[in-house]
Amino acid sequence: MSAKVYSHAKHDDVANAVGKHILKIQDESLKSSSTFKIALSGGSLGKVLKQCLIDNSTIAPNVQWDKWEVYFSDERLVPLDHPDSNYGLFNEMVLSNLPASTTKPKVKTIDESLLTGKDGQVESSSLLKDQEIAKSYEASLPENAKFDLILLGCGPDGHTCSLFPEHKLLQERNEFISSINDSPKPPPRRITFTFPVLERATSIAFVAEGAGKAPILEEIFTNKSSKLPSKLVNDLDTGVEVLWFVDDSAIEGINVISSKY
Ligand SMILES: O=C(O)[C@H](O)[C@@H](O)[C@H](O)[C@H](O)COP(=O)(O)O
Repeated sequence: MSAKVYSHAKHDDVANAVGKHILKIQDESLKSSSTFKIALSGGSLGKVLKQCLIDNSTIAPNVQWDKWEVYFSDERLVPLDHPDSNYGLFNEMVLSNLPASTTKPKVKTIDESLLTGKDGQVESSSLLKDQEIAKSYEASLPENAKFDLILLGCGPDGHTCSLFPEHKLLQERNEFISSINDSPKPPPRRITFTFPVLERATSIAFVAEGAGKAPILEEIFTNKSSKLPSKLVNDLDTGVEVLWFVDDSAIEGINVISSKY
């Protein structure tokens, strides 16, 4: 299945399109299930989510928060209130801005208690500890690790989740959640979805904006033999729908067919 690209000139229109897609998948999922299972990434996605799910007066009232189960496609192994935490970002941008009367979604975070030693201090990197955190997160995943929607970012090196170019985790087939302690992007200790989770999803949507993304998007969309992690997601042939929500500057000069959402 080939990836579809939706491009808009303005950031507001990109955020609006992302919001419309989230609602579409939410509504479709809730026809056959009592919960909507969504996974989020960090980075600039936090701002987009605030804009579409909180500030957008057409979309916000239609979000069925009480039926959402929120996971993170990757998470940094830091306390949940640390500035590097992807949960922390979602909490700051979205959860803390929900009206008090709203039933909060179920949010699956890393087990923070596994991060700290007996003295309550965050322990320095320990492979076994990180694997334990990954195992515990894996145990909290939906049945068969099946997500309705996974929202991803694409780093300037083509990484997505915490799956980095040429890293051995790209080949991981036995774990749904793996730990990584040599992330080239700080912080080094993280956990991440692996390809088996991405393959099982109903829909995957990348959000990538700004001229800074153009060189890597050019490689992803025009170099058929590229093995960049984001390109490998585009190449998935398991029936998962892969969409890209971009602004015009991110695909300027690139030979890729795009439309408005
Ligand atoms: O935890 C992380 O490192 C992020 O989840 C990461 O995978 C992010 O999605 C990309 O780096 C794109 O980030 P931007 O959207 O900020 O460019």
